[in-house]
Amino acid sequence: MRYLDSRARSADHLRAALPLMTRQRSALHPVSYAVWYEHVSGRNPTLSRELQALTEAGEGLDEAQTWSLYRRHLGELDTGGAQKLSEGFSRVLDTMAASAAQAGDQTARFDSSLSSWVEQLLADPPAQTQVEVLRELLAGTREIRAAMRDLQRRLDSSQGEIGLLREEVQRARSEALIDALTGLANRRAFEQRLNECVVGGAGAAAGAAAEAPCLVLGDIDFFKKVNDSFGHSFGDHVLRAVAQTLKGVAADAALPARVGGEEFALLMPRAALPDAQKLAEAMRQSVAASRIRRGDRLQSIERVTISVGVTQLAVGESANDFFERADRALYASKRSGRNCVTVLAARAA
Ligand SMILES: Nc1nc2c(ncn2[C@@H]2O[C@H](COP(=O)(O)OP(=O)(O)OP(=O)(O)O)[C@@H](O)[C@H]2O)c(=O)[nH]1
Repeated sequence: MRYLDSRARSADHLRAALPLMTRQRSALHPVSYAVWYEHVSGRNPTLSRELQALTEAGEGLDEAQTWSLYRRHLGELDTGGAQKLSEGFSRVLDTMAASAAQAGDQTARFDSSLSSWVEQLLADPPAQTQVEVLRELLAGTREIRAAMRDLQRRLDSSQGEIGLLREEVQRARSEALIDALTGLANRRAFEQRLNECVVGGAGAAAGAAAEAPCLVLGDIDFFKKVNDSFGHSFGDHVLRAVAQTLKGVAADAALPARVGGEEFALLMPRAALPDAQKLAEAMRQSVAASRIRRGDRLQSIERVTISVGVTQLAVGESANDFFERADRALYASKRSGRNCVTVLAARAA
């Protein structure tokens, strides 16, 4: 087990890591946490040196760099381990919140006891011989009460800080399933959903009219040319625009996901193959009809098109075989000249 830090120390690392991650615009997910945690813990100087070199130019640490650091320096910690680390952070936050709340309650109780003692003394003056002692006691009490108010203020602000950290961890959890560039489900979320669909649809009847999970895969045509001609950031803009189009086409019928660089999927949990083909055709046409503008220029670029493959889950088939057939259908569309849809039924595969 690699992470044996005490809760107090983990909390310190967490406090140090999150603001750095936010400043470097790092995606908040378990792998990214693991890299930054390792860095702030100071136990991996080689990783820290590389990370500092990468972020020196102020460009932030992108996803590919994060994964590369993770693979090369933390390879033995699998994503399950990283997930546990992120869950551990959550537990640390819970403990910190509970301790701060308890300390706050105790402080408030002691403060109110002091107040009532002072009031009693003032209401019922003691014998002359004790007056000097009591004056000193009262002066000391005032100091203690001021210190307690200060402590209470600091506890309140720690509670606020803990609340913010907790929100960040929550956000990290949901971002682990969302593609940062397009806002669609990412490959991980897609694979989870695909496996659920395959398990749920395992007993589905075969045949074109029967309903079973269907998969539509689309890949932007000649995307390298878009990047080469107009730059990588315009390429990103195109990916976001295609993702928006897919969201509109999918509506409630399918889960839209980004499953690769310029590869997208629409996963239909239950559909007849001809209906999936219709959705695929709608997706192809919508992308081909869209016009993507460059910055403030009014002219649109060459139109963007996608090649599409469609298939339906066969009885007893694995998620892997299902996905691979959709991929074969997609590449048949590429071979047929692109900007078209190919349907590959399980029987014909
Ligand atoms: N801008 C941008 N480009 C990306 C991203 N991910 C992958 N790419 C680029 O996508 C391009 C894919 O190129 P290829 O696989 O050669 O395919 P293609 O040019 O689309 O050609 P066909 O698929 O055969 O039609 C490569 O240039 C990658 O660098 C990304 O997140 N942003």
